[in-house]
Amino acid sequence: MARIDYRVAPGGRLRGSVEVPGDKSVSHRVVMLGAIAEGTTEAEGFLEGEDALATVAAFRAMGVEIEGPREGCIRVHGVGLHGLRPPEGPLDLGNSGTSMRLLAGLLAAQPFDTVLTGDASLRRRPMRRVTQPLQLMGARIETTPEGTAPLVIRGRRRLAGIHYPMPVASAQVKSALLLAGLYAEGRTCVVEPAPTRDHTERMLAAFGAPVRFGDGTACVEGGARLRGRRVLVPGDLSSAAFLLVGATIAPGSELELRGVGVNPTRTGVLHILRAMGAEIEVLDPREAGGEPVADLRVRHAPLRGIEIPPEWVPLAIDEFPAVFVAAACAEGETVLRGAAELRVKESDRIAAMAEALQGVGIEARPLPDGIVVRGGRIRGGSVWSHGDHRVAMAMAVAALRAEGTVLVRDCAAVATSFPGFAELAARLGLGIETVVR
Ligand SMILES: O=C(O)C1=C[C@@H](OP(=O)(O)O)[C@@H](O)[C@H](O)C1
Ligand SMILES: C=C(OP(=O)(O)O)C(=O)O
Repeated sequence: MARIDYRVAPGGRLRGSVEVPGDKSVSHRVVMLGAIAEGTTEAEGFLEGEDALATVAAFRAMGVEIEGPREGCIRVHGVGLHGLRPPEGPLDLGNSGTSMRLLAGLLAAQPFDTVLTGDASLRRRPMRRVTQPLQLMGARIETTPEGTAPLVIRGRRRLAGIHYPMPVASAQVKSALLLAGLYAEGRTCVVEPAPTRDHTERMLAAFGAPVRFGDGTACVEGGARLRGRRVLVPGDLSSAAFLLVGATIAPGSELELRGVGVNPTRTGVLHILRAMGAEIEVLDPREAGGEPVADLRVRHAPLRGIEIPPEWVPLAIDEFPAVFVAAACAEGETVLRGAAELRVKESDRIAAMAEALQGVGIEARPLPDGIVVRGGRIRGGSVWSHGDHRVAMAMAVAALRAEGTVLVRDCAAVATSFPGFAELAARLGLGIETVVR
């Protein structure tokens, strides 16, 4: 992979009206459910980022015909619950935790073995959270002694439904078990310690599966058939978050982001930013493909530090790098606790963001399960993203309030979730330049 840095000039403002790329979580699920459905699934607004493309490649390797994606359109020719074919080699899922964890569930009951692997970051991430409950259902999955990938999934197993109270609030674990549950005898129920994104449940229902959810427990019956359909993928609120924060912190900014997903299991970032003083309007709320969507209007506003309520943490889990930048521009201290999950994402996002913020002159004190950020002057400087797309984009928008140039090193992974980020942000007014090393 080419090494890419961002060199971002200090100051500026964000103005304009744009769409952000398609939702990554929904895009993965379009391919997965489309592949095991009967008939064709057609989606618009599909994310052409590396993570979703890794899922596409995995299903192609298992014999599924997939046309596109081209300009956001993708057509998946479903093979039915039992139509996947053994891949010829390991499935390489790159940087994508969602691909690996959901596929572990989906592949646990296939009549063939599979090996799931990924890049160095993905091979460091904990996988027992899915392999252990899947084993309770009857699956056989081997991890490394550390509980990491490569995963060796032994097929030809009969699975039985379980009732599983999840120890961590994870949509990936929940989704893996529901997908395995499609193949299991009886009912599979997953109890959430706190609400997490419910895209799998919504899409299963739209595809005709007998699923029940919405009261803290998600259940699916085994053996149901899925029917392919048309899906409109909303814009990704997790990508929009960088622009929302950028416009909020930079005086003179005013942005409209059209067609962004505002599923209530994802909108923690809106609650947090508004509680800090941000001016974000949710306009023309509507539904697209079973998901709530709206246009977001945001303008510059002064921010104050807050204690982030713990119940908002799973609803904003991917947005914290951006939220920490907002905190760096706020009056006073912002305190986050109850977010130890951030330590096991593409990077340790608590350590990586604390280091990056300190690198530009901000006081940021990591806690075992969170961080304390004191708002202050952003000096500028050279920081390392740790190869994490969200750390890279967060630090790029921080330059809007910096006194000197911000160099963000190692930004190639931005292509996993937000292809074209630098070009779009530049068009809106960020002084960002991509440097290929
Ligand atoms: O289900 C999903 O699509 C996702 C769930 C979240 O992970 P966890 O389930 O590990 O919280 C999130 O961080 C990830 O980006 C996408
Ligand atoms: C955590 C993320 O993704 P994944 O778990 O799919 O790698 C993310 O996109 O922030």
